[in-house]
Amino acid sequence: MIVEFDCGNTAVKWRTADGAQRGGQPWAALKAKAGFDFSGLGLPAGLTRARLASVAGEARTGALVNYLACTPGIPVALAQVVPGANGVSCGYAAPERLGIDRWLAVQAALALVPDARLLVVDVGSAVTLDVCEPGRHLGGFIGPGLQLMRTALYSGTHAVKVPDLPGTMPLAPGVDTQQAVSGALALMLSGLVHETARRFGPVDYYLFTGGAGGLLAREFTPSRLVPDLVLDGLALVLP
Ligand SMILES: Nc1ncnc2c1ncn2[C@@H]1O[C@H](COP(=O)(O)OP(=O)(O)O)[C@@H](O)[C@H]1O
Ligand SMILES: CC(C)(COP(=O)(O)O)[C@@H](O)C(=O)NCCC(=O)O
Ligand SMILES: [K+]
Repeated sequence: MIVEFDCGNTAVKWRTADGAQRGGQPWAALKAKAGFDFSGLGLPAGLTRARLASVAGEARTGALVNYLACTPGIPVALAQVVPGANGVSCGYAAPERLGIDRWLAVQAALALVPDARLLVVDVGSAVTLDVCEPGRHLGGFIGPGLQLMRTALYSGTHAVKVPDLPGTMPLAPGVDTQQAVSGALALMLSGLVHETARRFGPVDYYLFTGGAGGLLAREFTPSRLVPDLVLDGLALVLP
């Protein structure tokens, strides 16, 4: 049984390749005193190998790879950006600098919605937008995600310290600080997607993924929310 991992800056997400079992934990929840405790991931028995994509940095990625190599004792294949793979060119001048999560989401998106100009939006720790068309990734944008924007206000102001992230788009101007911040964060993300499409479209189809992808998906048509888009790309680059 193959296990697939998407390691972001906030959380580790995993599933078995057949999609039957899945889980995830924030890195913060896996950090024990002496290092990482990956037993908290709740991986099933009977794993034979792993496919892994990580933008979480060498220390965290290396710790997970070591754990997999030692505890279930399985080989781990690490996904990398390979321009031209599956007939898809990479927009970056230095493709190895493009986040592997973005590359995998683009691969999966192009396979899911062929023959269209796509805008792939991943709303995680950061929000990333990637413009692509059949056979071609053109490039994109990176901004702070909801939690990063909230904490920027929290740490940079005296009186704008709110606990919650937006769950929906605002229906009216905010009438307290929490509503005012939540509404703005949602509008900033939505505005970024709209403005990217306006300037760099036309966009035939929007694909959303990431922890807060659901916030935006309903705002754009035609669109689809695909929570596993990064994991879906793994099998395409690491068969
Ligand atoms: N229930 C939620 N409501 C709003 N935003 C959320 C929620 N859960 C997660 N998020 C956002 O999604 C981010 C985590 O999403 P994820 O795609 O797992 O990130 P990463 O891939 O960077 O680890 C959080 O930082 C937060 O901004
Ligand atoms: C932009 C990202 C931090 C997004 O990661 P995430 O929000 O999923 O944790 C990641 O794709 C990354 O580290 N990219 C490398 C820089 C780049 O893509 O240009
Ligand atoms: K992201």
